[in-house]
Formats: sequence, structure tokens, C-alpha cells
Amino acid sequence: MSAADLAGPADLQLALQRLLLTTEWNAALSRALLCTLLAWAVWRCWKFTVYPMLHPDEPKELPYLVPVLGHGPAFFKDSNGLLARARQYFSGINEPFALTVFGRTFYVVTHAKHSAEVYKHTEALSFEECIQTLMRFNGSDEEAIQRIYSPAAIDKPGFPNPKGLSVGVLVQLIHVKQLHPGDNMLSMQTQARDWINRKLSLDALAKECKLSTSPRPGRIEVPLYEWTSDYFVCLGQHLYFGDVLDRVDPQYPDAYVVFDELIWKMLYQYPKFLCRDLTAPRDQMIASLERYYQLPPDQRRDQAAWMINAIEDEIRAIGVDDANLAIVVFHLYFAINTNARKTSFWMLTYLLRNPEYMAAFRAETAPAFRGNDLVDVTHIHDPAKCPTVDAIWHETLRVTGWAASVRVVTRDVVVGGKLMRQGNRVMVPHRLLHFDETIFGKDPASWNPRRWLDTDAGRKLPSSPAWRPFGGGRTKCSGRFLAKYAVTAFVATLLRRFDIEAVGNPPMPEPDVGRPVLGIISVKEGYDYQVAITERKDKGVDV
Ligand code: HEM
Repeated sequence: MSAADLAGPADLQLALQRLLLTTEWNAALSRALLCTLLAWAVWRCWKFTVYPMLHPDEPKELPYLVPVLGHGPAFFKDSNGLLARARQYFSGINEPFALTVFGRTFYVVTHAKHSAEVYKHTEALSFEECIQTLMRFNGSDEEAIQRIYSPAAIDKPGFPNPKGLSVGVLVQLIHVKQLHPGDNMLSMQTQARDWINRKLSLDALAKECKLSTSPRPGRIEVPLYEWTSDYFVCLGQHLYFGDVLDRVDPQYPDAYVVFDELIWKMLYQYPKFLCRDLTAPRDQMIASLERYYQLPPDQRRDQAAWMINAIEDEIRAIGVDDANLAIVVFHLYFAINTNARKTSFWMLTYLLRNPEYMAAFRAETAPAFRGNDLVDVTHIHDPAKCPTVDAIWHETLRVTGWAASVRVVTRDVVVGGKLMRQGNRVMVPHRLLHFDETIFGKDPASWNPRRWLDTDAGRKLPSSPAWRPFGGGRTKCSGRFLAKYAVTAFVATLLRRFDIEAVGNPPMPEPDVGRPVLGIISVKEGYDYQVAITERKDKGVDV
């Protein structure tokens, strides 16, 4: 008998055993798969068929396949794309719907009428809860948050508080007193005007702007997005802190721009170890603000805006320390700075591609100047005197406003006829409202200021509930007047003094649609472009 003959039955036995084992495995695997499939089918049937039938009063949910993920991946990739698809899916029903993102439920409100209801329910739909979430993310301690958001005494000294509101809510009212039309706002406008007059010259650009190059005398080139970012952050910082914060930390505006481009990680609440690139500049800025508040008052307060001092007084009076005060004020820093820098970029980008509007902008704003200096702070702001500028402002915000108002549901509430459950979030995506053809007319994706000018309906659009670049209700952006003034005054002065053109033939910059923002969309990396700025040759219309 050969060795092969001897091995034969043993091999056969082994092979049989393996086959058996494999068959058992396969059977077990098939059973597991079948059970999973069955469980999945039951879950899906319950979630998207039975539950909605039992609870017709709740918003219908956009179906998804994987329970833990929900629409998470699609939301992260392009939230506005997902929302547009969802609206299309529910197009027949004209009511709020629900989306699940990594286990968290958002109720999405896409109709202007229902969005007005969201802004009215200030108690049940809380903005303050959202701010507190940001404060925690940025390092505020619980005790400080409790102090800031507990009702304060009616008869306390300082900012009047007849309704016994919390200091957190008083901060919103202090903003309004500083930033709504009135003496405080006028003094800020004048300060902004003087700063722009001083800082917008070829000399100042060559000396102070590290981004500028000068290929020949009388011509400066800058990357537009980086430049408007740097310029507006420095302006915002100057309006709030004078030159003092700059002396404490000369790198503050640079750190801010790095932080601001990554702000989506904060909005998505990234775990710390995944967002060191965001937390490093943030920690630097908060530490610098703390050092600012440790300076003796006589070395900083007379240069600061009224509001910055008033907020400091309120926060200190309730026993909050410098570190937590710095975090509160850090949030005010990004409120003033995150959007104006981007709006000026997009506005100039559209004007460069639409020379007829650039000419109209120059002509309408000319009476605000004496020589090359901006003197009149009211003219540019006035829609009756500058209707095209006004329409350009509205249209630029309409197409680039990419934010959503988000509120936490603090108790069950009905919006748009649907019950919204405590603990979930409500979202009003501004972009979907702004791209509603039935309100803003044909071809909503194109930049066309005439839609605000040509018809009666168009001229009424600024008061439409579908027009929401600044959110709405009690927390509607208090900086909207200053934002319009600063952006249009900057563009007007630039156009008054200089010719500006794109270098080469850059493509239309693409918006960075995948990343959420607090207002205006960012530019996709790699789409910034150079512009050349030269002394103006043709002063025909305005001398
Ligand atoms: C084009 C520029 C701007 C846009 C598009 C914009 C947009 C917004 C949006 C969408 C909100 C949230 C409102 C809500 O959800 O109800 C907001 C809030 C706010 N914005 Fe603006 N903003 C701009 C400029 C500014 C400026 C220049 C300042 C300050 C000078 C500012 C200060 C604030 C403040 C303080 C809040 C919070 C309101 C509160 O707590 O009551 N914003 N802004």
C-alpha cells in the first residue's frame, strides 16, 4: 500500500468535516443575514410606514437605509443638496419634514409662512440653548453658563432689566442698542468710514498688507478672498477694541481667519482630537482676550466700543471670571467678523463679472464722496438714493446666504401644523427659501439684482418672510445695518479710488457647499483669485 493510498480516507474524512463545518457556517451566516434583514425590514416598516400612520400629527421623516447613520454622510457631504432633495421628495405636502442625522432628529421648515412661526416661538424653540452648546464646545464652564443664563435682578445696576431677563439675553439687547440705527451705531459708522479712508490707499496696501505684491509702481495685486478677509477682520476688531487687542496679540486676525475657515467643525461638534487645527487658533484667541481683560481698565476701555464695556460690566457683576468672560466675547468677535469678509468678496466677484452694475454702483455712490474721501455715512445706506446698490446687496446675500436658523425644541410645540418633540432641533435653511422660484422669480441660481428693482413685487421682496439671510425674530442678526454699511462703504471707496480687475481669466469661484457656515458661504479651496488694483483713470461720472 502506498503512502497516498493510506492518506486517502483521512483526507476524505477531513474534507467531509470541512464541508460540514462550511455548510454549518454558511447556514449560520444565512440565518444571521436573514434575521438582520428581517429586523431591518421590521424597523423600516415601523419607522417609515406604521409610526407615521399612528402619528399623523408629527412631521413625516425622509426614509434612510442605515439606522445609526441616518442621512449623516449625505448631510456632511452637502447639506443643502440633501435638503433640496428632501424638499423635492416631499414636494406635494407643503409642511415641515424630519431628517435624522447620526441619530439626531432635525425638523426642517422650508416654507416662509412656517419659518415665521419658528421665529415667534422664542421659549419653546430656543436660540440660547444653541449658543450654550457653542459655549461648552469652546470651553465655558457649567457654573458660568448657569450664571449667565439665570434670570438677573430687575433692580440691578447697569443695563436696565425691567423684565428680569438673564445676562445672556441682555447681551442681545445690548447689541441692539449698539448696532441698530441711532447714536451708538452712527459713531461706529463714522469710525468705520475713517478707518476705510485711511487704510484703502496704494501706500497703505503696499506697506501694511502682507498679501500684496507690486509688479510695477502704481499697481498692487492681492488674492481677493484672503485680502477681503484680512481687511474686514482688522476693521471689525478695530471697531470693537480700538488698537488695544492688536497690541496684546498682533496675530489675532490671522488666527481668526484660520479658525473661521474651519468653523464647520465647531458647528458639527467635532471631538477635540479631530479638530486640533480649529482649537489651536481658538485657544490662542481666547487666551489673548483674557490678557486683554487683565489690562488695567484705563489702558483699554476708552478705545473699546460702548457695547464691549457694557457687556464686560454685566458679566463681571454676576461673578463670572476673566476666562469665561473672554469666551463670551470671543463669540461676539466671530459674529462681527465671519460674514462681512465673505460678502465683500462675493459682491466684488459679481461686480467684476457685471461691469454695468459696477458702473451703476460707482455712479450712485459718488455723492457720498468729497474728492476721494468718503464723507457722508448715510447716503450709500439709503435705498432711495442708491437703489441699485441696495439691490446688489440683497441679491448678493440671496445667492450666497447659506446658513440655517437652528433652534432646540425645549418643549413640544406645533409649527406648520406639525408637532415638534422636545429635545430635537428645528432648522430653517435660508438657501431653500432664497431659491424659491415662486417668490424670487425665474432662474433663482443666477445673480440678477434687477429682480429687486423691476416690478412692484420685486421692490417688496426685502420684507418677504422668504428673505432670511439674517435669520429672524428676537435674535435676528443685530449687525445687519452695520454689515450693509461697512461692505457697501468699502466697495464704494475701492471703486471710487481705483480700477480693479481680475488677473488672467480665473473661473467663477465655486462655493464650498459641503461645509456649514454661520451666514455667507465660503469659497472652495483653490478658487481664490488675484485682482489688480490701480489708480483710477476714468473719473468721468463723479468729479
Ligand atoms: C452680511 C453679514 C451678516 C450676515 C449674513 C449675518 C447673519 C446672521 C445670522 C443668520 C444670524 C442668526 C440669526 C438667527 O438664527 O436668528 C446672526 C446673528 C447675529 N449676528 Fe449676524 N450676520 C452678518 C453680520 C453681522 C455683523 C457685522 C455683526 C456685528 C456687528 C453681527 C452680529 C450678530 C449677532 C450679535 C447675532 C446674534 C443675535 C442674538 O444673539 O440676538 N452680524 N447673523
